[in-house]
Amino acid sequence: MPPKKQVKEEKLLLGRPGNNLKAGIVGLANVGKSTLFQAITKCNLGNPANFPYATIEPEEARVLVPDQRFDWLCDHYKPKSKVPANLTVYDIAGLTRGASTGAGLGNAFLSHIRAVDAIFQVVRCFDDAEIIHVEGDVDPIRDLTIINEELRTKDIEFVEKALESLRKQTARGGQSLEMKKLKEEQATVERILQWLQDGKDIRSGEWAKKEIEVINPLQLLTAKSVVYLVNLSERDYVRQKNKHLPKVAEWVKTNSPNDPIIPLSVSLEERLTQFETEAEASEELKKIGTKSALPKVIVTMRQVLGLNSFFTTGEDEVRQWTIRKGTKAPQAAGVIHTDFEKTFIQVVVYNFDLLKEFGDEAAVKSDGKVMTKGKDYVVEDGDILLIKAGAAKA
Ligand SMILES: Nc1ncnc2c1ncn2[C@@H]1O[C@H](COP(=O)(O)OP(=O)(O)OP(=O)(O)O)[C@@H](O)[C@H]1O
Repeated sequence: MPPKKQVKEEKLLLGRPGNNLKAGIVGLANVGKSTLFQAITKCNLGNPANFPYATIEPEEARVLVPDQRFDWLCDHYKPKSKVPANLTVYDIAGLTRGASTGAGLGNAFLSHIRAVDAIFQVVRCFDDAEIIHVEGDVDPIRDLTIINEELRTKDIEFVEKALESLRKQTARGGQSLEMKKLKEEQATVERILQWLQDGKDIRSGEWAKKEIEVINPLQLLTAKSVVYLVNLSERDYVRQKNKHLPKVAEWVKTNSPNDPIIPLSVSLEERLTQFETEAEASEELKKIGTKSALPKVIVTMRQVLGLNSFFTTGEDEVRQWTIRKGTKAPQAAGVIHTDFEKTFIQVVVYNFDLLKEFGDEAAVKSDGKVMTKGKDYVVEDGDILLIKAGAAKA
């Protein structure tokens, strides 16, 4: 039976709850993951080695999120301190065919993926005879299929184990409420297993709230959002043309239609970090007639993770905060300070768009657009908040 249509107003998201979400860079060995990680984090700790498995332990970095609204606010308030939003990115070791059965770094690799909330999947589309391809030649569709199958195989194994344990429990029989719940859970897990065995990823299904409640604790690999990063040579990136690119786009459309694809050139991004100043890098981009793909890479990841921003502003500090879509005011306040969630009284709020339109806060206020809201207020992307909270209990 196919999964039920999700109810429109359903707010439950696939994945872990919370606001501190992480993205991991995943792909076969030698496709450009470490170089991308270094370019993203702009920390050039030596050249990445040109051999598979240069990355043994996952590396973590906090990446600044580019946002024109934040820049505007900083220009407007000229604060002493500017704190932009960030995204945590992990560099994960290269996956090999057979990882799900323990080949290469096998299970260690897969457990690193389990620990992240979303995946940047790097697909090699650059031809360079000097750089060894673990599978022998450049064939992105084969690579995409390998990774997909490894992740799905691991999910199947995991779901089968969960099902086995549920079957043992329901075999005891009985009519209790707890047993009824277990049986329902078992039926959902059976549907999940069938979905995976049909060759489909969990994130491509439309699941009802009750099903998502069963899916989320399983932390399945194919439930995680994916942004495909198609790694081109610098030349192909500049001309936005590559013989593999249409096939990759077609594959993604067929296999996971909602996942974004971003073409980029990891070697160009890496080269840009070598310039001493941002102005020099911009000059280079102008000369070759292109833009860096990295801002789009980060912003897209925030979108697929279902993250929103709110701001706190003033002459002392302008700060961009990160929350999950659908977060209510007290929980947003809790991101600023855990005590604020418990002692929340109300929030004074107006959206950045209004501030920009009216020019300053006083004008927004005199037009009656500044609202005072209570604990049921759902914070919108771009809201500027002033939290009113009571004193924390000692
Ligand atoms: N677009 C590109 N064009 C040409 N060379 C590239 C491109 N992207 C990456 N490379 C080169 O490919 C080599 C492998 O890259 P990198 O070490 O980042 O791969 P990796 O996926 O992290 O590998 P591993 O999983 O083994 O750690 C490096 O020499 C890098 O400079």
